[in-house]
Amino acid sequence: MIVTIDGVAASGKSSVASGVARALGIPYVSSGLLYRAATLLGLEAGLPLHQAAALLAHLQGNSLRLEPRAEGNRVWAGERELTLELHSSRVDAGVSAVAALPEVRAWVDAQLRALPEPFVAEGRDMGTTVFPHAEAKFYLTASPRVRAERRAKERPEDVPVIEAALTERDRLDTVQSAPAPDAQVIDTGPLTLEGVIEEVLASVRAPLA
Ligand SMILES: Nc1ncnc2c1ncn2[C@@H]1O[C@H](COP(=O)(O)OP(=O)(O)OP(=O)(O)O)[C@@H](O)[C@H]1O
Ligand SMILES: Nc1ccn([C@@H]2O[C@H](COP(=O)(O)O)[C@@H](O)[C@H]2O)c(=O)n1
Repeated sequence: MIVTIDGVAASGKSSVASGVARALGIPYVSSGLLYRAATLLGLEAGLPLHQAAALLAHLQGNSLRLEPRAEGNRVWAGERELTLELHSSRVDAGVSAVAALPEVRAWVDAQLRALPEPFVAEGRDMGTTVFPHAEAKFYLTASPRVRAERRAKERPEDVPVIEAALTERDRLDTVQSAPAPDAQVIDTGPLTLEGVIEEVLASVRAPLA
């Protein structure tokens, strides 16, 4: 079984995916972490982020690997763990350029499709491109202000600065961020995190009842 959870930046995808995965007793898979790790390694190596061939060779040379777990995904470059370095504002600012490269997208998609089922996959194009045959699909939204207020609890920047960065990332990610036609769209704005998780679980479990 594959459940996909897509949505705009900071809409709650990874928190919801983790909660749903824990309730179902399966891992979740954060596709965004692979794009973030590719960006971090590219920045550290001083590579121009639009040069796909050099970036891909660097990723492969560093044995980049995602470890999916229900409590939180981890990302490794060989023996070095990158996980805690992937949510900086610097990575946020560069990641959409890396994610726009078709060669990098194909590399990420291949990593994801090689993972053993079952899992919950979260990102932008999980329900459309990567796992179009998923059993259940969801798409999370919320206003930019609500998302920025939530994210401000995790970042040093002020709400307006965070809101501007989120809105810009949404714009740059537009191409790969359309909801699947068969996805259930959830506006998380008026809901608690637990409320969103319950709504997803109710839909996932309905066909099994
Ligand atoms: N329904 C909700 N109510 C309140 N807070 C929420 C809700 N959903 C998520 N949050 C909080 O919003 C923040 C962003 O959530 P999360 O990191 O899961 O989003 P994301 O979509 O995975 O982000 P990104 O796209 O940047 O990876 C977190 O602090 C999370 O706890
Ligand atoms: N399926 C995906 C997932 C992510 N991206 C790109 O990665 C960035 C970071 O993702 P988060 O989920 O951690 O926000 C995101 O802004 C996209 O540029 C993607 O293209 N496709």
